[in-house]
Amino acid sequence: MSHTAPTATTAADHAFRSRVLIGISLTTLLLSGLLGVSNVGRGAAVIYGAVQLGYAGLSGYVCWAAIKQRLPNWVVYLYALTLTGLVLSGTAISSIQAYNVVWALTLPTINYLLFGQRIALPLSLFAFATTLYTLSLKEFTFGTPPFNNLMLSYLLVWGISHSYEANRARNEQQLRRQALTDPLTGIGNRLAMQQTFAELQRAPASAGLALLLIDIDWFKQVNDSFGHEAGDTVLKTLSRRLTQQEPDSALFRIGGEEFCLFMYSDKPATVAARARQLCEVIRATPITTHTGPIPVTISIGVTLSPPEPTLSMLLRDADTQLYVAKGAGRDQISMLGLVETPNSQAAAHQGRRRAHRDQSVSGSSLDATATPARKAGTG
Ligand SMILES: Nc1nc2c(ncn2[C@@H]2O[C@H](COP(=O)(O)OP(=O)(O)OP(=O)(O)O)[C@@H](O)[C@H]2O)c(=O)[nH]1
Repeated sequence: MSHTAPTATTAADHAFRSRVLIGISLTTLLLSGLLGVSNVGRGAAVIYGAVQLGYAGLSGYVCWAAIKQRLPNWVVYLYALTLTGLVLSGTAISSIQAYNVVWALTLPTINYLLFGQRIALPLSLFAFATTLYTLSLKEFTFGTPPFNNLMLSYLLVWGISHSYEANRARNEQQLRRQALTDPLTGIGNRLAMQQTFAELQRAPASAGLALLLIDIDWFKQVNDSFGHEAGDTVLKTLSRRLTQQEPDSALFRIGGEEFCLFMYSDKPATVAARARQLCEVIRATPITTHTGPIPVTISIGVTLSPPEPTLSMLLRDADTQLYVAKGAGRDQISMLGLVETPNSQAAAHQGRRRAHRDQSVSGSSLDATATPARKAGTG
């Protein structure tokens, strides 16, 4: 598991490019194959025809490997660069009247579809410059109408491809953000949590993960007593405070008043201490709303990730612990499998006493028991 929460953009973008690649490679397989057979069959440009047949073979491999999702990145670059080479060499070896150079017009579009702006821009510039150079060798002089028309149409196709891809990428980012964000609090939603977890599992560097299920206590009463708008303010402020308190963790709102926090640690005592701290931070300051300050507490169910976790397994375990914390009186954490050391108990005890003089610590073990941070019935 990695320490930072990754975004899901990379995987989605990769899937999009893969689908595009399958379509393009299938097309170049057919066209290159047809042209190769024709050139070899007519005996007109046998070597070039053989190269085209070779490119049809490469296209077939790329298509197959993309479908099987076993395509190394370098093969995609090889495929695009070979196409550029094929187009340019076709222009170089044939008579200018054959107009092989018009194939160069396809290159910017293919580059942008396959690679996006960052890579397609230099590739298209390279194709543009080398096409100009190849034409100059054939005395296709600058300023003549055919030269101007060709170059201007290349620039037009390039400009359109760039603009289209830039807007497509922006749109995709915006839609992705909307799909993954909880509109009320601005933090990630359940889908974002699922995608983050999937990315974490794919990440090679691994560290421990603790999953905290955080639920506001007696939230229905907040709504009933202070109104839905005040309830919304509580949700927003609470998510902001949790994020501020745990800036390196990933927080998601996964239900009405339920949040999930990915804490990147596998040390039970650390996780428990930080979870308790969250309870204390939320309890310490009532949330300001238009109806006045509202005291709020939270209950937290904590689970530490086993070696091969699934998200549903972690959520189920954390939910069981949350249930324990709620049942034990709320405003506390519950975590399976943690036996607290005398030191951590003492520290926790002192912390609670500072915040609430009337508090007492119960339980020498967190083994399926809750550690109250405050007496029941608060909020
Ligand atoms: N204001 C507001 N309320 C919401 C939103 N989503 C869910 N709720 C409310 O959250 C409340 C959840 O109440 P319950 O599930 O009964 O839980 P609770 O009152 O917090 O009780 P415990 O969890 O047992 O402590 C319901 O009243 C929902 O209407 C929201 O987006 N805004």
